[in-house]
Amino acid sequence: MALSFQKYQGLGNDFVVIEAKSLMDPDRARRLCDRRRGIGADGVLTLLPPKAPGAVAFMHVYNSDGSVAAMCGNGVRCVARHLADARGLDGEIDVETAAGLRRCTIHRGRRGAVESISVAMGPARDEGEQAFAVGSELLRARRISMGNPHAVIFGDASVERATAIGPTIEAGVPGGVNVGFAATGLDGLDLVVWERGAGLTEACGTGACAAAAAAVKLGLVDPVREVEVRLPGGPLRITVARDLSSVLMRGPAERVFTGETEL
Ligand SMILES: N[C@H](CCC[C@H](N)C(=O)O)C(=O)O
Repeated sequence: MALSFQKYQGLGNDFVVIEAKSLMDPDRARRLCDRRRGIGADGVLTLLPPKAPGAVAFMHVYNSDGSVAAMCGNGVRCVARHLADARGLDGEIDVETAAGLRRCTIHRGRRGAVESISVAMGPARDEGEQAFAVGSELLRARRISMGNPHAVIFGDASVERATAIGPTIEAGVPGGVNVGFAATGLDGLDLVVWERGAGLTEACGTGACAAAAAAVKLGLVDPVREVEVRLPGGPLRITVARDLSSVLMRGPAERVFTGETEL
């Protein structure tokens, strides 16, 4: 049966967005995400009818390996953009997720074009320090939950290090974990994320929030002031409350194409 979809991306973290009444199986999600035999994406976002009052839709998240995530930061910006484009919504849009309701705000320029989207990402839950033995190294990570699990390691924010170490740490946590490699830089953070269920991505919204929250917790950046988190795909602007009780993320989300598939 033909499936209509929209392809969206936020800083190169890309998704197949589908509106449906029921969920596809993980095998189909994997096929859709295959970059040679399918559409190609880091994940599939299925918009289902919401349960929460005031929510416009429920966002279900499949990673490209078919695993399920409770939350996706770049994904929720893409969903808000899709809802604004497809249903003519504007201003504030509440998207329901398995991690709770996420209020999205559409920011338009003078000519009315969408310039960026802000998302109230809820609290960052500090889960303390966790040490990982990788080869001869003992790596200290800060465990932060944004509704999905993150391990943030400060030091070398390089693709090489994320690729070399990320898979071992992801596999070392029951249920998996997203692994952020962060470095404090001029007026912000540099970050590369090895994502649970997707591997190395161009950007990770919840990862940027987790890294900024860990940096505030560890006193590496000032709270309350907006922090630029620079990812390989581009920057996200993150604001973390002093007690981590609220995290605001702002960044772009663009539609790439619309299509139909028999996959
Ligand atoms: N891989 C993540 C889900 C996608 C998160 C990421 N794409 C974002 O923008 O937050 C997980 O399994 O928790």
